[in-house]
Amino acid sequence: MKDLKIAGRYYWHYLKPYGWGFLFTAILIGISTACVVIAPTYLGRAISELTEYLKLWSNPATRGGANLADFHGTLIAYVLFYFGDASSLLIASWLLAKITAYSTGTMRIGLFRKMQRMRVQYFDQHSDGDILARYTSDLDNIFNALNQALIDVFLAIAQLIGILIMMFNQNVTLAWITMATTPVALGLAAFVMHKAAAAVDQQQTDVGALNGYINEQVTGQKVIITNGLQKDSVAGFQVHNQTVRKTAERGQIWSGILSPLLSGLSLLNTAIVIFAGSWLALNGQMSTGAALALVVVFVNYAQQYYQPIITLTSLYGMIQLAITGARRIDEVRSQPDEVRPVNGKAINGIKSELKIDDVRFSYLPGKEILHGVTIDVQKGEMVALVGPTGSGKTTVMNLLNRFYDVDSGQITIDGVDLRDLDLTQLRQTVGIVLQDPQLFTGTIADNIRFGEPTAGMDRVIDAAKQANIHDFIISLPDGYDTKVSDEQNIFSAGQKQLMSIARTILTDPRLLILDEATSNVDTVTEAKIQKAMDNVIQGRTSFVIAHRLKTILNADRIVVLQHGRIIEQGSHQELLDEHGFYAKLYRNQMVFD
Ligand SMILES: Nc1ncnc2c1ncn2[C@@H]1O[C@H](COP(=O)(O)OP(=O)(O)OP(=O)(O)O)[C@@H](O)[C@H]1O
Repeated sequence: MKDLKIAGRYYWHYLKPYGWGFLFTAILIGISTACVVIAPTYLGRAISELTEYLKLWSNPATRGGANLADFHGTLIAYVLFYFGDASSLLIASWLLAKITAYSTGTMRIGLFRKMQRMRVQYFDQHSDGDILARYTSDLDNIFNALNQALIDVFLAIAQLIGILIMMFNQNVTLAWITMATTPVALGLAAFVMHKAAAAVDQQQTDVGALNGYINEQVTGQKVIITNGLQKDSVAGFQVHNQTVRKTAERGQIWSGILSPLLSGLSLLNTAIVIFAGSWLALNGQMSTGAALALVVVFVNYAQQYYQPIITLTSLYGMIQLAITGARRIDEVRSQPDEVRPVNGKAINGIKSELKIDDVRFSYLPGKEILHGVTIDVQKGEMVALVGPTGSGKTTVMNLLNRFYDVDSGQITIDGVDLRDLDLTQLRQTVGIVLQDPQLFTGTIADNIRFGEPTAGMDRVIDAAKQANIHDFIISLPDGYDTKVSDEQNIFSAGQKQLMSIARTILTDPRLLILDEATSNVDTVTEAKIQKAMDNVIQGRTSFVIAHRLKTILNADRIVVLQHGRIIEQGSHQELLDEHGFYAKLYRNQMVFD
């Protein structure tokens, strides 16, 4: 019920602008239904006019007065009714197809825009597969329901109203008798639909888990091959596949059971109508001929009466998926946006200092990650963050760029709290080179000028030179025009890292955060990255998250984090002299190098 409310709100939001279109569609469907319901009466009239004509024509005395004009007129009207039915249905389908295409297009762009405004936290807490499924299967389910089910729902409702009007018009007693089994049908439908809804929900969850497994196994294919785990991978897949098969089967059985049940009930209903109609005829409340004619008409209605209900219930699975889809997309829509200060203070680089002051932070309530971290950085200084894995280095970086906000304490630039600064300007001030650099579809040049799409080729080349990647780029047959795409990923981790450094150099940020990624590259590339990093750091205030200590020997300050606390701080030499954690870490690494 809650899902229905959420889905109702969602569809209202996106379908509201098409109110006129829906009204017009409803009118067209009303016309079509009226044509279908009225046309048979014209057929009856045509037959009686033909009989009348034959009667006059067969008698020579009256033959002169026999004419087929009325019969022809009725036949033409009969054909026109069917033409009216077909053409109004055609226009209604065309209208609905247009509304569906436009509204789902708006839903898609709405979802995409929302993703760009959301907090990083959402992306950290949801898998890529789950986020992607909202664009693909959830929106597809909505599209299918709007495209296929909507017109059938409209038609079924109109048909039901049409039949009710005709029945009460013909005979009120028999109309009530025909409707007598409705509560049983509705009760049955409610029960089966409740079971089907639970099964469809479970099916969606299990399909999600199967997709997650496939995603994980495809991404980790190399690890699986090198460990010879192909058989285990298939076995794991079979477990998921089996679960999906079972729940899909249950879902299909419950979804499919209703239609035959209601068809059976419709037969029972017909029998009741025949019995009651005959009783009325035998009890002499009306002439036998009229009563029998009425029974025939109502047998027809009784058979038609359940058709709209059967149609509506057979569309239930599709409608249920569209409700679940709307609920899942609405979940994204209702996520809080990134907090942007109103009238945020302008920022133009760092004039004197950046201060991290007694900062406490937790990703999840009650699980504090940083416990009172304080770091002062003067303009132009290079600070290196070192520490064991999970000590909080990346977390500090996340706070500097306002991916997250501190729980207590503050981070200031020239005395102004980050939360009071204009967010767009802050992001322009901070440049980040991530450990796992991301390239986008386009050319190499497009990727380097990603942060500033209008930058000219001279600036792109200059940035690439500073990042030590120019020679490699021009050695490629298409040089800077070489295409980069997901399917055609021809670059090594080191080359990607260098392109990402070039991208950062081009935007000329005043505060730089480098998440060092020299762990899986060869020594030549490592030296190149080191040189590129030195170039990019030059003249900028910078934070370097260092894994290899020899890359940060000339840092102005080295901050050692452990379990979210600063345990040592100073220059390389000062820390060596302290003979503490850093000195030990350094000696250990030197042995390996
Ligand atoms: N999005 C998140 N939600 C919840 N906890 C998180 C999240 N990101 C990181 N953590 C937790 O915060 C702690 C610090 O993680 P962080 O990534 O800052 O460490 P790190 O020092 O950068 O580690 P590494 O050297 O391995 O990159 C870890 O215990 C980690 O499990």
